Amino acid sequence: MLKVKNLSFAYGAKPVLKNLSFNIQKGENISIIGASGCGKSTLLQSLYGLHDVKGKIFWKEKQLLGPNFNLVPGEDFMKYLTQDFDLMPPLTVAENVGKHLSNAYPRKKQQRVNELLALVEMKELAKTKAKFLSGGQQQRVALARTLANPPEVLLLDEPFSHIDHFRKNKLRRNLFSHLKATGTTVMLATHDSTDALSFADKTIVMKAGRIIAMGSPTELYNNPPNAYVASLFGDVNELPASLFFDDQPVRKKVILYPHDIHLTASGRYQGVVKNVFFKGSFFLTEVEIEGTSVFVEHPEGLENGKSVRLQIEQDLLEKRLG
Ligand SMILES: Nc1ncnc2c1ncn2[C@@H]1O[C@H](COP(=O)(O)OP(=O)(O)OP(=O)(O)O)[C@@H](O)[C@H]1O
Repeated sequence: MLKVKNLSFAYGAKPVLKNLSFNIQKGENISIIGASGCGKSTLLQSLYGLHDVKGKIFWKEKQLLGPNFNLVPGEDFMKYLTQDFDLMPPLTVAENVGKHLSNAYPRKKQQRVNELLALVEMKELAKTKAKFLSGGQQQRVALARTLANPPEVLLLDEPFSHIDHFRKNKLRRNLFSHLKATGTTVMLATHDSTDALSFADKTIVMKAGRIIAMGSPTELYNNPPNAYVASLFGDVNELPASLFFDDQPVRKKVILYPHDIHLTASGRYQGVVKNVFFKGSFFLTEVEIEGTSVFVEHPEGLENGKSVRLQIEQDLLEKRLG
């Protein structure tokens, strides 16, 4: 188990991690989400031992210590994939991936390199020098190299940030099922809600150096504690409760996703279409009700200025009342 207790860290006088505590079970996939600058990368770096932190970090029974205690940061059982890929430009893709593998059994080494290149779909470029690769290709090679000697704990900082959408979806399905099958504990800092929703066992939500929520993706998505958390998963409405409840003040809010709201002829709330954005499988439709913009998913593109009626389930309104 990875245990983090009262972890704090400051860059000089600037506090960046503020008293974080959490436990992670072996083999869990944890995503860390939060606005840019909230401290996700600094948390991964601290776990890897790159900072001298306040507080304690344990993996199983072993306390993990920072650079004041370890001349060479990092632990054998842990790998950290940073946002710089750190490949050797004159070496080929295969040489980069196999760089830290033993040369004692060349055939075994070759086999392992092939396996990893297949996982990240880079077999065709095995003999290409790293200096000729695109950003996304470099990122896939760096990912494969990180897995060459399988770590017990894998820290990934935005591992798919340079990879196109089509390839990214397949790559993360392959990668995360490989990591589950090998029982690897994963902590992944990400801005991509799919990493958190579809692949994480738990999600840690950070804001300004603190953990403000932690839970399963379904818990957090269905019961977001506030609009900040909900907004990390996609578009969200934070609406004055007074729009829906006679006895609630304006300062109270209701959090609703656009798909929670339906445009139907018998809807309870009257509004006017202000803007329509095509999203592929639906139209994100901005409707104004009593001077407030509400974003709604609708299957058809409506004209601006059209009068519409909105329907929202009463139970949901009560559940999402902040
Ligand atoms: N080497 C550094 N020296 C001083 N301040 C730093 C350093 N690295 C990061 N910071 C600051 O620490 C804070 C947290 O940065 P960090 O990179 O951990 O955030 P993040 O959540 O990973 O951001 P992003 O999502 O943009 O990658 C930011 O305010 C950043 O400006």
